[in-house]
Amino acid sequence: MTSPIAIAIKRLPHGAGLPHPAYATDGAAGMDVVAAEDMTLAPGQRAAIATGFAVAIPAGYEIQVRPRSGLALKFGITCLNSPGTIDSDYRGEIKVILANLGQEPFAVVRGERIAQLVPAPVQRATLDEVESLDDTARGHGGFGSTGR
Ligand SMILES: O=c1ccn([C@H]2C[C@H](O)[C@@H](COP(=O)(O)OP(=O)(O)OP(=O)(O)O)O2)c(=O)[nH]1
Repeated sequence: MTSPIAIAIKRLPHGAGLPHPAYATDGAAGMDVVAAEDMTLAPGQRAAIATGFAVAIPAGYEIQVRPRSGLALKFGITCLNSPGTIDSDYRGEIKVILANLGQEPFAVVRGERIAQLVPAPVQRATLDEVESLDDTARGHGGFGSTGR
């Protein structure tokens, strides 16, 4: 495991008193993040859930917002845009876009863990336009071309 990067965090007024995102175990890849508001999601409903904080990620890094597997399996709750991308130049409140893919209403409760945040290095690219691309065995095959 590489040494942790330092990310500045600013608590917003409606997030006062809530715990910062934190690793649940020594080996956890993601910091669990808690909701800063109550909201009930009907089946099929989606919403951007407040977290009550903002961050300044060092240049060259992002934070990925990922679902929690327990909520996904037990209740059908996922991050609709998974993995959500937090850009290093974003200074607004982090929000978690939850969707209820389950059959029952799901109550998001302030202070409960709703997702996890995974910091990651960013690899940028340049696009260099060419007349033709190099040949490969796959060619244009895709979308199930190798079988089910
Ligand atoms: O799950 C998410 C995804 C994004 N964001 C914030 C941080 C991110 O830096 C910003 C923009 O996200 P993204 O680039 O995914 O959104 P967009 O639809 O392309 O909007 P924009 O035009 O604002 O970039 O929104 C969140 O708080 N939670």
